[in-house]
Amino acid sequence: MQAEPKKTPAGSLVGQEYEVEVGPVAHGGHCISRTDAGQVLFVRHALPGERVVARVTEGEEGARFLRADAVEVLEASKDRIEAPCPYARPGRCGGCDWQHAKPGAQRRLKGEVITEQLKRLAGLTPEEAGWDGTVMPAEGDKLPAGEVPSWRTRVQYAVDEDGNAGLRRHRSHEVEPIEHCMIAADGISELGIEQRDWSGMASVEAIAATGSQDRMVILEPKPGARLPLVELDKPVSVMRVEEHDGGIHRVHGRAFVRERADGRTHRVGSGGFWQVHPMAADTLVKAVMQGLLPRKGDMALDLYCGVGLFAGALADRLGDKGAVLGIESGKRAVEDARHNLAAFDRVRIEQGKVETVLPRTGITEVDLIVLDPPRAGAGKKTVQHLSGLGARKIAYVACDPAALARDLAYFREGGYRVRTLRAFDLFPMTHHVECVAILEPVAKGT
Ligand SMILES: C[S@@+](CC[C@H](N)C(=O)[O-])C[C@H]1O[C@@H](n2cnc3c(N)ncnc32)[C@H](O)[C@@H]1O
Repeated sequence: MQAEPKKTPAGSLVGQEYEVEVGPVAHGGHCISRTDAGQVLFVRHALPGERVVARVTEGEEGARFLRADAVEVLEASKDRIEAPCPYARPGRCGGCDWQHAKPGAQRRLKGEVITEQLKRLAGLTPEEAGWDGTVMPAEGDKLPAGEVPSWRTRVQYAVDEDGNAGLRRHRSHEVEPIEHCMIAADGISELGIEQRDWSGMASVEAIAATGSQDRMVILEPKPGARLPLVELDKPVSVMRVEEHDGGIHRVHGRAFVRERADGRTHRVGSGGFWQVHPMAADTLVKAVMQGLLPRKGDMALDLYCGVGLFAGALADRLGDKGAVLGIESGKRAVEDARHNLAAFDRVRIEQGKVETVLPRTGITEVDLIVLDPPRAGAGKKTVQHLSGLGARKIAYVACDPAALARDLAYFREGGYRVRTLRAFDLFPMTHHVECVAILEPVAKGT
């Protein structure tokens, strides 16, 4: 079927519909398909093996890639369910990618993406990466199809012209007003953000800490707008994003939330990184420590350390003679890390970028390294530097399997091989997935 295109700019194919076979999943929450003319279609709201009507949402004649939504399913996959969330539909909320897939199928799709990235960018099979190919659900998330885990402890709402809080549409600045986000944690839903009038605000971020009752909202007023009187259904701290410097300043209550993980409490100031799934921090600490097997007296690095999650976990296990150096670029996060780890004499936190601070420390030898970089990964230069420090084991925590696979290839050039890889579904319903790779030096002569 090749319907008439809607009125759009010349050459645009937006609105054009194609009846297509849906091919494999790709990185980014869509599946791959092709038009008869050979153009590649990235189709959202589809599943591999289906036959669908795909309507183009982005792209023009002659482009190699087009983006599209499956607007009609002609032959459904056995993995398909009716998306439980009414906003997870073509053209609506862009937050969840896989609401229409059974939970087990979502994890399989994520596993296929990891497999593909490992093969393409690192030349590794799952066996060579020491991975059993599974993506594990977080504790408590194994729910029947149709039930949605409420896991998001941080939600960034956009605000529409009428003051309604909502979420952004896929690859758009447009706001989809919502009455309730199904994946939001109960601590967020209880605030009733979606039921309030947020006129004058550009965005409202809500945070519900894990292991404490701390709640925070961060308001970003539109230029010249005044802050509303914030009366929510539960006590919250209120922060404001300043128009002139983008800094986040306290309006009311504490300027941080307290997050519990690995038996310790972590102060996390506004703007500082903390894992979003309530089980994520504990799950990752456990996977990293099981992989590294720290010994008393080890010298360890925690790179991209945030507020000190892994540095604290390492310090706890290395004893009086061990030492940890954490490096983090965020100023506020460094203050929090120093506060959180004040009880450990032999932990030092340096502020700055890993790529500049680490070479300046003059460190030439360590026993263990944890690195947990942002989505872009660590990159060649940093990996080369780390490969020269003689670490017995390296734990690489990654939220982007493509950046991870690329960096694993650099590590191989530096003499390290992946010993084990584990994958966790810490972002159910979305395409995101978290991996922990444990690397060891390649034994001489192999
Ligand atoms: C994925 S978070 C990990 C934080 C911490 N490991 C945790 O689990 O809570 C990545 C952190 O790296 C920091 N960051 C980003 N780029 C950096 C760089 N080039 N050097 C040092 N830190 C960086 C961010 O501010 C953020 O805190």
